[in-house]
Order: sequence, then C-alpha cells, then structure tokens
Amino acid sequence: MSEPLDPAGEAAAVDLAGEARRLDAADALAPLRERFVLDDVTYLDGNSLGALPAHVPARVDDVVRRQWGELRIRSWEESGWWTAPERIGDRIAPLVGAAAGQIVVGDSTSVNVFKALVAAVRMAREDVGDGGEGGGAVRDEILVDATTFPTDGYIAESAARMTGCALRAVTPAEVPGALGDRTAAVLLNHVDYRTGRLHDLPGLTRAVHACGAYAVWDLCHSAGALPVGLDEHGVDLAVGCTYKYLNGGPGSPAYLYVRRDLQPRFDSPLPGWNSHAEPFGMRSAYAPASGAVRGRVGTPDILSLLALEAALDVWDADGVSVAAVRAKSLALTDFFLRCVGAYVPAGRVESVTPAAHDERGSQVALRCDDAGEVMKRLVESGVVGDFRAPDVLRFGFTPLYVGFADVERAARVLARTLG
Ligand SMILES: Cc1ncc(COP(=O)(O)O)c(C=O)c1O
Ligand SMILES: Nc1c(O)cccc1C(=O)C[C@H](N)C(=O)O
Repeated sequence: MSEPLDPAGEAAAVDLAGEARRLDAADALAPLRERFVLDDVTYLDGNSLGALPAHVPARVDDVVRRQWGELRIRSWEESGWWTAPERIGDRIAPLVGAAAGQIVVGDSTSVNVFKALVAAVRMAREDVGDGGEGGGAVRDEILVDATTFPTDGYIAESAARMTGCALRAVTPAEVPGALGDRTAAVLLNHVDYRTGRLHDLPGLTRAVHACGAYAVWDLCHSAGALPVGLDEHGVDLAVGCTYKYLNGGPGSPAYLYVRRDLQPRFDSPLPGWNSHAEPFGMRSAYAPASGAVRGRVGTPDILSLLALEAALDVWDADGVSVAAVRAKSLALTDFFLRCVGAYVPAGRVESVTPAAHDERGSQVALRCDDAGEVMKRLVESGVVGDFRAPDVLRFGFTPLYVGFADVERAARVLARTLG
C-alpha cells in the first residue's frame, strides 16, 4: 500500500477534491463520459489509445454479420464500403478545420507521411522546373522535426534517400532559420508526443511558404483535442492517426489531407488501383483519380474503417465542438498541474509541458527519476498514463471522457506513489 499524504497534503486534497466535484458538476461535456466504456480506472492514456465508445461494438457486429455475412460482395456498393475512405474523411474534416473533399482515410500514419512527403518534394521540384531548369533554385533538402515521434524521422530519411534530397533534423523553433531556397518540404508535428508542446502551425506554415517550400503536418496528438485550422492556415498536406483523441480503436486507419488546389498536382508515390481514375477499368496504365481519392492506395480496411466511422458519432452529440473540447482540455491540464504542485513533494517531478496555453497540447509530461518504475506502480494503483523513454511520465487528457475528479485522483495517487 502507498503512504498517505502528510497533514498539509491531506488538507489540500480535501480542497482540491471539492473543487474537482464543483468543476465536474459545471462541465457541459461531463455527460459524454456515459457514452464510453470505462471502469473505475483513471484512464489518462487516450493520447495513445482512446477509449471505446459504447455503441461501437453493435455497429461492428452489424458490419460483420449483416454487411459481410449476408450482403457479402454487394456491400461494396450497398453498404457504402467503396466510398468509405472519402466519406469518413469528410467526417474528420470539420474536426481539423478542413472543408469536405480534402481528406481520405486509410493506411497508417507512417504510410501517409511517406505519401505526403514524397508528393511535397515532387511539387517543390515541379515549381522550379525539375532541378533548376526553370531558372529557379534546386529543391534538394527536407527538414524534419528533430524531436519527432520516431516513425516520422525514419520515413523522412527514406523519402529523402529516394528523392535525392538531403535530410536535416532541426527543432521546430529552428525551422525559420534553417529554411532556404533549397528547402523542398518540412515535416512537423503539431503537438510533440513526448513533451506535449503545441507548435505554431500558422506561423511555421507561413515561414515554409515564404521560402517556396511545402509544409507537411503530423496531427496525431492534436486532432480531436484542439483546433487545427488546416484550411484557414493554408497547410499543404497533413496526416494523423485516429486511435487517439478520435477513439477509432487499435490500429484504426490514419488520414491524409491534401489541400484542394494542390490535388491536381498530388503525385502519389504509392499509386494503387484504388486511386485510379477508373479502378474497375483494369488498365495497365495508371491515371490518377481527381480529388482526395488520389491519396488512396489499395483495398481499405473496412472493419476498422467502419468502427472509426461509428466512433465519430460521439462528435455529433449536442454541445460537442472542438472549441468546447479545447477549453475543457486546458482546464483539465491546468488543474492537473495545480494538483501535482499541491500534492507532490517539491523537486520530485518537473513538468516539461509548457505552462502557456498557446504552447500546450492535451497532455502533461512530468520528468521524473525512475519514471518507468513509477508508471508501473501508478498503473497497478489504477491510474493509467504511460512512460516515454528515457524519463517521462505522460498523462493524456481526453475531454470527452476525462473529468476533474480523475485529474485530482491521478495527482493524489502520483504523490503517494512517489512518497
Ligand atoms: C506523432 C506520431 N506520428 C506517427 C505515429 C505512428 O503512427 P502509425 O503507427 O499509425 O504509423 C504516432 C504514434 O503511434 C505518433 O504519435
Ligand atoms: N500506435 C501505438 C501502438 O500501436 C502501440 C502502442 C502505442 C502506440 C502509440 O500510438 C504511441 C503514441 N503514438 C505515442 O505518442 O507514444
């Protein structure tokens, strides 16, 4: 058993627990929690795998038993399977500030990073007449976020090798100084997976454009948690996963955004039959479809795709908006930082998540000695966050189902675990 808090800590706990109850009572999003399958575990890992929306199993059951079991091949048309990648892309679009017709769902984030980055380099090359023949600069460099989730870095390295570009890893803050007339494309994360830092998507996109390059954003840790504004800020290409704040389920397919005016120039490095202008024409020559469909590759993963489609229904509930979710997310992370400050012995943890709201995503990352062991004990005590090497305790706050009492409890259990 863990040790109780000291007397001062107990007094603070009473106050903060009361405040948490008041905040939960006033929270317009609180009723949404009922729409998810949750137990008495305090689940702060929705930034790795979102919780299961309660209505999804019945929908998946219908897809399997009726659409597949009874309609079989007819379902490609009658159950809307064939057009699901674009249809579900249009459901995600408002959540990331995109008009319809620019997002296609399918494949993993890693695969979509590859498609987007290679396509971006190809467009940058086309702009200067394929290597300077048009009189412009040679576009032969890719910038990648040096703090990125590793898969983006691996893919960028391979994309650079394949396109004959040099790859330079720089922090997002260093990007403006690193841009030049050789830069073809820049791959950035909207929110840093480890620290939870929110990067300046509008400003960095403007800087990338000012040097004639293309911006590719990874939205894994922002979509469904905060406003993104893809159209408003003129983002060129973006990718993201759907199993975190969009609650699509383990391995649910990712998405690719291609800004409408760039779609005719989007030259996919993975041109499969699903992105062909006439997929059932069975032609040997490839001709790309128009629109977001160009981002498709092969047969979509229908079971996962339709589980995701069902999960997105949560966003149709009364009063749910990205703005409301963002406001609650900031209130949750603020409250967590306060509770940690009040309960946890001074110096035992250090927040690496920015305090400023415009620099914070929907998670709090605490640096701590023996973080791996601490997180193991927290999970055993019913508080689920995750450990990210080498020394970070990561807590994700999904406003659709996390409440203020969860936050207070997590900080209290953390303090006891750290003793
Ligand atoms: C920022 C970021 N990009 C990419 C990925 C990996 O995506 P996928 O496994 O869908 O390729 C993750 C998490 O898994 C991530 O956090
Ligand atoms: N995609 C994951 C998986 O298949 C297994 C375990 C974790 C994940 C994750 O999503 C990790 C996550 N992107 C992170 O930010 O660390």
